[in-house]
Amino acid sequence: MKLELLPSELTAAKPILKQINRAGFQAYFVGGCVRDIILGKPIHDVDIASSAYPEEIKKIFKKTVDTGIQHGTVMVLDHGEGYEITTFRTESTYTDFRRPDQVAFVRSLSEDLKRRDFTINAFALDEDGQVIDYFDGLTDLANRQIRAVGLAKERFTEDALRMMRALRFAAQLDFQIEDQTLAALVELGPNLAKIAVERIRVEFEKMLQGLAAGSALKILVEAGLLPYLPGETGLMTEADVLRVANQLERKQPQSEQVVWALYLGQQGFDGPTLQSQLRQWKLSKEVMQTVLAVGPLLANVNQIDRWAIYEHNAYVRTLLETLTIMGVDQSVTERIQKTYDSLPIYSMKDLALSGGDLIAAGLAQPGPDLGVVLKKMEQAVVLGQVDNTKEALTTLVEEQTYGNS
Ligand SMILES: Nc1ccn([C@@H]2O[C@H](COP(=O)(O)OP(=O)(O)OP(=O)(O)O)[C@@H](O)[C@H]2O)c(=O)n1
Repeated sequence: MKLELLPSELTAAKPILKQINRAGFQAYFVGGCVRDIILGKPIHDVDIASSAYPEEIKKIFKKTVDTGIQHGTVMVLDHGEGYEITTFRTESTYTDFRRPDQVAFVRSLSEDLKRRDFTINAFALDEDGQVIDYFDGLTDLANRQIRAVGLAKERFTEDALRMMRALRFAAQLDFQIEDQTLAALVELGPNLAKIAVERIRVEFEKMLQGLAAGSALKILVEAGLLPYLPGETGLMTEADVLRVANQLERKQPQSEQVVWALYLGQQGFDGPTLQSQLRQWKLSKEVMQTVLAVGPLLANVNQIDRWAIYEHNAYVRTLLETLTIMGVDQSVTERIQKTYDSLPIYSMKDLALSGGDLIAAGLAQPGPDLGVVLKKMEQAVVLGQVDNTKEALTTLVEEQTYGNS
């Protein structure tokens, strides 16, 4: 297969390949970028592989940076862009199920491609746009399937994370997982427990955000992988996960907040349990805060009253999107949206009478009492018991002070 039209990122990088070729070495675009170009998808990063050793690359180009020289990667700087060039290599000995123990540089492209995870990730593209496809990746793309290069068991034993990658690509591309590859995944699933949580999370999250997230999640459950995911074993039941899978089936990709709210937030865990689950997945502070805020509401839709909407108004978008995917009645989401739109204030700072005003008017003293007065004003305004004006709030506080004395 020859690609006539290359995206601008690759056209810009072609002179790099040419220069390496002119110096007497081979150089190709490899990895995800070739897969994505063939699929007509936007590419994230340009990976180049070469028969030249790192020292040889450094002799060819004026400006280079040793970004990962022990793994054979050198960055070449060209017209303000950085291009990572990695020497062809084999990663024969793996000890910890994730990191290649030894990297052996080789001069042969096929040696480099055959150590890669899936056929659709094992293409090379030369400077003329010719696709090199030693493992029938094009047929697998046409058949919409994820198939390991060579023996799936070997690929997954070398690197257990590849099992999560298989599910992630299946979800993103809406592909099936080929039978032998799936069988290896079922057999070697327990090795996932040895993989760093962060790496699993990255793949799992991309999977949940994929177009076919629902189907991939079902495969994960059917393959028996659930016990080997981060989080406390047994807390998330297969039924919980399958519910999420059904909700996500055939939905457009969602934000990371929404997928985690769906996955962990709606399960009805109490606060500390939810927090512990989120921590075990090592989620970002932002995602944790969002899921902790919306989770209890998702788990009990009847709790979502005017005050709850006010208190969580920073998260209302995620709340509404998640409820929609959960399939709650449209009248519920409409009511939340209407209530949110009609809120007179969105934080205490929006009150027409500030703490400073209260002190200046002699209506409160600095200290804890001031907080109590402000809270009362906030509640009265949010619940529509008083207008958010200086006059109305002054009257309210005066009445309360008078009533209390
Ligand atoms: N565990 C892994 C990770 C990566 N690779 C190889 O390294 C390439 C680059 O990996 P990476 O950048 O992680 O993923 P991409 O396939 O590029 O996909 P994406 O950019 O969508 O993450 C892959 O295509 C694959 O050939 C592999 O064989 N095994």
